[in-house]
Amino acid sequence: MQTQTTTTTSKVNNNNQCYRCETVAVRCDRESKIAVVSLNRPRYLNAINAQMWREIPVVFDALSEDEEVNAIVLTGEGKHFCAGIDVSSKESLFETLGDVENERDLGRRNEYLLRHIKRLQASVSSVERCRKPVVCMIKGACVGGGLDIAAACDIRMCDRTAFFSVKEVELGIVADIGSLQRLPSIVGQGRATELALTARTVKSDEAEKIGLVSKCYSDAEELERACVEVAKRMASLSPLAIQGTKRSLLNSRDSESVEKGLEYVALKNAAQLISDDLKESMNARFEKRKPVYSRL
Ligand SMILES: CC/C=C\C=C\CC(=O)SCCNC(=O)CCNC(=O)[C@H](O)C(C)(C)COP(=O)(O)OP(=O)(O)OC[C@H]1O[C@@H](n2cnc3c(N)ncnc32)[C@H](O)[C@@H]1OP(=O)(O)O
Repeated sequence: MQTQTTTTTSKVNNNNQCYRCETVAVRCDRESKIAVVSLNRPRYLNAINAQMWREIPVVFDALSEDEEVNAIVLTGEGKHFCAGIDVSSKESLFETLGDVENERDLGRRNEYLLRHIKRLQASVSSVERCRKPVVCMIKGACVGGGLDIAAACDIRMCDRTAFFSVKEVELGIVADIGSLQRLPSIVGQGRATELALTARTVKSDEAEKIGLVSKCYSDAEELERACVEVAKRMASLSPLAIQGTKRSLLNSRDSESVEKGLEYVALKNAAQLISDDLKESMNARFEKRKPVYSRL
């Protein structure tokens, strides 16, 4: 079912498509008990628009409860995994960042933004919260919000075309939907700091070397084969043991610290997300020039 403001999935069963959404496609292999979830806006390199933010948690919450699915492969339709938030226009960007214009005073704007950021965080966290293990299959761009999503998966694998960037500082904002909280336990605090403060691009071979992905494959076919194989292997094991292992690993990672970190950055961005720096970075992007920021 598709609507503009709310999203539900309806379970269908044609061509192995098991849930129907506009921006996220889901195919299920009932025999091997795996689902392949694809971010599905290839025309925009799977950039995340408002509809996709809403549909991601609907799909992952549904798969979390689906007794016929034991493991999930998450990928992007086309050549790229995900080019981050939709920056195709200022309107789409502000739709994602939250339209505070209707709020009458600063307090209400900030409170609105806080709730809005938490909704976006919850969308990404639905991947991590899902009771089934998720393998992220990455080709091409995995930047900004795309890397946030990849970091919320349990296992990441890529092919040689993949590249990664914690891009948010280039947009003049603090990454606030999970990269800063999840990457340190994946690549280490030092590397996460360097990547987040520079927004530099990491190519696939380096991604493998620093542990951002478990393995880099030579092409898309090999990558797909490997991801499906890993998902099938996990799907064939005890669902109870797999679910318990996933939760225990996340619990031992930091128990509450991702939650606390997300709370902190949501408060921080509710106060400073809408800034001249963000406007300037967007203006510069559309005017094809370097941004000029005023002093702190
Ligand atoms: C509260 C805040 C919550 C979340 C915040 C998240 C922050 C971020 O996600 S920051 C990152 C934002 N994303 C970007 O800055 C990436 C922009 N894109 C690129 O840099 C490049 O497209 C590329 C990923 C390096 C790939 O380059 P290339 O292979 O040369 O493709 P293009 O010709 O550039 O793109 C093809 C087509 O896709 C459109 N597109 C690309 N990225 C986006 C995007 N993020 N949003 C919307 N549309 C995108 C691009 O404009 C092209 O469209 P045309 O109409 O054909 O021009």
